[in-house]
Amino acid sequence: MSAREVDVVVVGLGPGGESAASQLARAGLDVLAVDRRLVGGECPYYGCIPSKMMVRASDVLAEARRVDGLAGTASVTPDWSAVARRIKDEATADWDDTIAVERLEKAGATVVHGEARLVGPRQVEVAGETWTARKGVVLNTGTEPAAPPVDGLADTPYWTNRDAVPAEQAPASMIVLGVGAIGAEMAQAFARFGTRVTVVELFDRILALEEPEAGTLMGQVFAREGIQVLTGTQVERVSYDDGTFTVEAAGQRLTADRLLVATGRRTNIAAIGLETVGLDPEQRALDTDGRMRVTGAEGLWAIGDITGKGAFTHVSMYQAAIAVRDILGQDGPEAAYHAVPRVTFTDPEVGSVGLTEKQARDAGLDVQVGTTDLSASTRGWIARAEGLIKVVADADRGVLVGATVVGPSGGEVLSMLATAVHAEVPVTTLRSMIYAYPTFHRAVEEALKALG
Ligand SMILES: Cc1cc2nc3c(=O)[nH]c(=O)nc-3n(C[C@H](O)[C@H](O)[C@H](O)COP(=O)(O)OP(=O)(O)OC[C@H]3O[C@@H](n4cnc5c(N)ncnc54)[C@H](O)[C@@H]3O)c2cc1C
Ligand SMILES: NC(=O)c1ccc[n+]([C@@H]2O[C@H](COP(=O)([O-])OP(=O)(O)OC[C@H]3O[C@@H](n4cnc5c(N)ncnc54)[C@H](O)[C@@H]3O)[C@@H](O)[C@H]2O)c1
Repeated sequence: MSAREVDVVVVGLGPGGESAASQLARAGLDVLAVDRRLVGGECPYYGCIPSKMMVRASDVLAEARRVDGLAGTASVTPDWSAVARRIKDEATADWDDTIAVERLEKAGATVVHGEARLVGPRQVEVAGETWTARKGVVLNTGTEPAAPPVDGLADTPYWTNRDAVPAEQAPASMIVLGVGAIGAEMAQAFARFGTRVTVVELFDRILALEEPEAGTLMGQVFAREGIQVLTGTQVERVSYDDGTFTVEAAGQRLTADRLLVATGRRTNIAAIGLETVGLDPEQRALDTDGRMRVTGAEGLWAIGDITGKGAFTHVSMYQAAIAVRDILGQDGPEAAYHAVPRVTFTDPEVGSVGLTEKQARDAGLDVQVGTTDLSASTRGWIARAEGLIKVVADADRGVLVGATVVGPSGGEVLSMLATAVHAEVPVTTLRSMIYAYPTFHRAVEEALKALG
């Protein structure tokens, strides 16, 4: 075993790790960048990008089906092979990371494919070699799909996002277990391509992390689109026989050709050698300070899903920029998470930022909320759109601490509310703005008027 030295080792090349390795190498540092799978991580190959290609295609179908009654008639024949082809050719290059590797090498980094492990402070072992990192190690090892401990489930060929994304056909029927962001986006996309979908959620509504109004509305939308929605439902047993899954839940026996498990993720930190740098390998997420340094270890930064600050690509990239600045000795604002935006790309989209009403109340704030029905706005009525805007204010400080937009392009409408929460714009200032007529975002003014 030989020993080699670089300035920085980046372990795991999700969106944040890839970006950090590239920025550090371009700044002239000697960087070793390691991934055991594909450079770029979950987002481009099995996550954000291919799933949004599914969503985009299914939205086009839904829009075509809206021609009737608004613009004449249209007949639509869904064909999943167009989606599968786009994902294979355009999104993932057939799950090949050659271009990403070359991009990183061109930036000046050394790229190694292999399982990396910490073997001591500033020391990483990969592919039989030990590397010493003069400045330190950046961890960005991300997450894997997590399956619940349901009787029989592990013995079945259930799908996770990693199987659904490369699917060449839309199955005739599918049960989706867990309706967070992954379950909701995929359930609606497949259903719009003709798959008979049943969703089973443990919590008493879908999109449980969002405002109750958002989950309730999306449950109604799903039901209207023909998706069977079972909430507050505990799955007792799963079996698979002759191409059919059987899910036993709350006295019912559900059957389908496919079972998609979308019940959350687990972090990849148990086996990366945390104990060799004095950290507990059993922890679920790594505690980091405002500069992304891991608490309790020298020369160690963590970014992305493993920090537990929001499992989103934009959080991973945001943290990467902060870690890079710190490693390069540059000044800049520390990490702050009071205005993390998140968008579930269902139709209507569910965009939110900051605290929900419950989180704000639990935090002991003097809470005011304002809600408005988007379909009652001029643009909503014209578009025959449904949705809502809800704002959550801290009355003591006179600022918004959270907001939710459900509606067409809800994630885009959210942007002004994300600015308001991030910059703590006084509610009085937001109320004195001019909102263009007739836009969806004009409904923000109504939600602000309703604050009380
Ligand atoms: C279906 C789906 C849809 C999503 N849609 C969105 C979306 O629309 N918007 C959004 O913001 N987020 C979305 N996400 C979440 C997003 O994909 C992640 O938050 C994002 O990938 C950031 O993750 P990360 O940077 O922590 O690392 P990851 O992307 O998880 O990558 C971690 C990398 O580390 C590597 N690795 C792990 N252990 C080791 C080791 N020991 N040695 C070497 N390499 C290792 C892995 O191979 C992997 O490549 C989605 C996720 C899924 C599953
Ligand atoms: N648009 C986006 O930004 C986007 C899209 C997809 C995923 N993601 C990220 O990926 C992460 C993982 O997504 P996810 O949807 O897998 O997780 P999630 O944590 O968002 O949702 C999991 C859901 O499964 C439910 N559940 C758990 N155990 C269950 C059981 N035994 N039976 C039925 N339901 C059960 C939970 O109550 C929860 O509603 C998210 O945290 C999100 O940040 C983001």
